[in-house]
Amino acid sequence: MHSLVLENLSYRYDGEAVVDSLNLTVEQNEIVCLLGASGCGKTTTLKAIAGLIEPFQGSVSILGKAMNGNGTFVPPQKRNIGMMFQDYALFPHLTVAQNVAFGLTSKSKRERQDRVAEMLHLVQLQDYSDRFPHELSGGQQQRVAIARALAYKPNLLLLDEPFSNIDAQVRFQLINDIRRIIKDQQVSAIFVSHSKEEAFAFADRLAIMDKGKIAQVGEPRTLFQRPKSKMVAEFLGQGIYIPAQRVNGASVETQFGAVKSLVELGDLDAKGEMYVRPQHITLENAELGSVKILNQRFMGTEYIYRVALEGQELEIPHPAHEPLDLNQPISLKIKAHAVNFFS
Ligand SMILES: Nc1ncnc2c1ncn2[C@@H]1O[C@H](COP(=O)(O)OP(=O)(O)OP(=O)(O)O)[C@@H](O)[C@H]1O
Repeated sequence: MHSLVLENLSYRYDGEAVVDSLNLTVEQNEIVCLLGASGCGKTTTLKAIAGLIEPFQGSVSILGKAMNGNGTFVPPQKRNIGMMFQDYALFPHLTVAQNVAFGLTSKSKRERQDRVAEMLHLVQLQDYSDRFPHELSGGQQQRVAIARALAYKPNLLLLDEPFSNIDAQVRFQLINDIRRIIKDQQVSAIFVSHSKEEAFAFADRLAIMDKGKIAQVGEPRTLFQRPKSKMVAEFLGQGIYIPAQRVNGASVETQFGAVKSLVELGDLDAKGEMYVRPQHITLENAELGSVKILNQRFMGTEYIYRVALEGQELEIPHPAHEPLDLNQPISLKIKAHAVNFFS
């Protein structure tokens, strides 16, 4: 049975569709990230799943049970959903242990104490149970929030930008920790983010959203290697478009020579363009080179060269121990990679 199914989900604000016939399935024990630019409808989708708003059209089902439609609407407190938001929303006047115990009202005192101890052990805060939220770091507060959200064994966990207030240096450690905790508890989760780096590190699958719809769903590597649209390719990382001709299923011809593709290019139109990312480009001094370098930046282990190509600009990293001679012509090569070709 699926953990969550969204079918034709639609929601409007002031007559304008902000979630538009959206379909998505989350499997049990799976973490799916709704990833997209600001305003594309991620939080609104999350609110519809939680039951904080009623969909204008379409349905939400959790573990096979319809949450709305045919005159029914299951309220948020009856959906058995855990929630975690960017501002932690811990109760400031309650201790860590009291915060974690908050949703466990139906349990006996002994059961509550045991579950709180278990959860604090899981998030490695067993020595902090009597502290108040203001006596904790941001990462510790977020671990209390996850312990509280998981304490009553929800069917589904919703996380809205939970890492955006966390210092960049500890963010990825916390992402790893919380992913481990969610997997350990065998809970399904929907995670909302606009950061692809966070999504890559945290989620099993990504659902890329654009203007209220899902543009593409898949594992991070698949989306990166086989984006179905330019929007998805561009969202997943900086690059430039270069005119290209498909020679066969395994290579394209460009003004910079033939480029081998590590993924099958399929039955596409012969002429089109390829989206090339900086890490697939190498620059070198060569007699017939014609690449224009706009500026360079020394970064310690590498130089970043800003180049102008086909009316676009791109920053390309290059090893610092073999700097280019900018007074000599410079040429560009494209390495074999999973080519993103668009007809
Ligand atoms: N209460 C509201 N009234 C009117 N419009 C709203 C309301 N809440 C959100 N919107 C609009 O709906 C659209 C989608 O908002 P939503 O918060 O779902 O986007 P998001 O993808 O989560 O964005 P962000 O990453 O910035 O949080 C936006 O254009 C937003 O301005």
